[in-house]
Amino acid sequence: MRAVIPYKKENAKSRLSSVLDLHEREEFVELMLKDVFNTLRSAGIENIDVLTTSRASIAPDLDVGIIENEKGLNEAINQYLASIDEPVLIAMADLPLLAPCQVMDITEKQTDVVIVPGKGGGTNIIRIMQPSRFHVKYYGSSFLNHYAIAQECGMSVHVYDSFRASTDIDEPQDLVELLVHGSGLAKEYIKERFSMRSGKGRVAILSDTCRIASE
Ligand SMILES: Nc1nc2c(ncn2[C@@H]2O[C@H](COP(=O)(O)OP(=O)(O)OP(=O)(O)O)[C@@H](O)[C@H]2O)c(=O)[nH]1
Ligand SMILES: C[C@H](OP(=O)(O)O)C(=O)O
Repeated sequence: MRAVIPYKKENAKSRLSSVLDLHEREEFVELMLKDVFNTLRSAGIENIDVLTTSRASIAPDLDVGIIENEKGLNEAINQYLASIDEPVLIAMADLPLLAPCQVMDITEKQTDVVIVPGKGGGTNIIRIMQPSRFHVKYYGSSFLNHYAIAQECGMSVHVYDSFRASTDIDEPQDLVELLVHGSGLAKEYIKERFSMRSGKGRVAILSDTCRIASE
């Protein structure tokens, strides 16, 4: 089993630009990448590749294989899958709540494909036994795309149900989940910049400049 983390640092997480500036967003995604790497390694995955738009965006001390591909997310991953002849786990770089026990659970499933849904119809993780027979179609309702692609390929599918694995950090409100449930580098970064405002409804994040991030 190997793992691949797609990663684009340049102007990352534009949907957080109302609460983090460009430099902060690029620092933040680097820390989320390290959290995801640490989780995969702690789950026993030795071979971890980062599929990135720019080699220079990867810290030299991160013990990963770096695969540079300037193409878009889908094309880059599909080229990668076509070149792999062993089971692979595709994990997005924005999953700082993911824990090793979930990764181990996912890798132990006996189906041809395991899909971990992301928020809003997305896909956070896919484990594929025969990657060269599969292709990805991210964006939009990619969970439905990936479920349908597996079925078209005649592959059995397990949909993995987990709060931690399904919480990707895309929008300001997602930072609340990181503050409440996180424990790694990305959580510390956000904790230094935001506090939580609790009331009757959902908790909101409050930035140090007093912008209410969910408004
Ligand atoms: N290799 C590669 N990875 C990408 C690319 N675009 C996004 N990613 C990665 O794919 C995963 C999911 O991306 P998104 O959630 O859309 O993240 P994003 O593009 O930084 O966020 P937004 O700008 O808010 O859409 C993250 O791990 C990103 O780092 C790309 O063009 N190439
Ligand atoms: C890449 C995309 O990520 P999202 O924008 O949903 O986080 C998806 O999961 O299809």
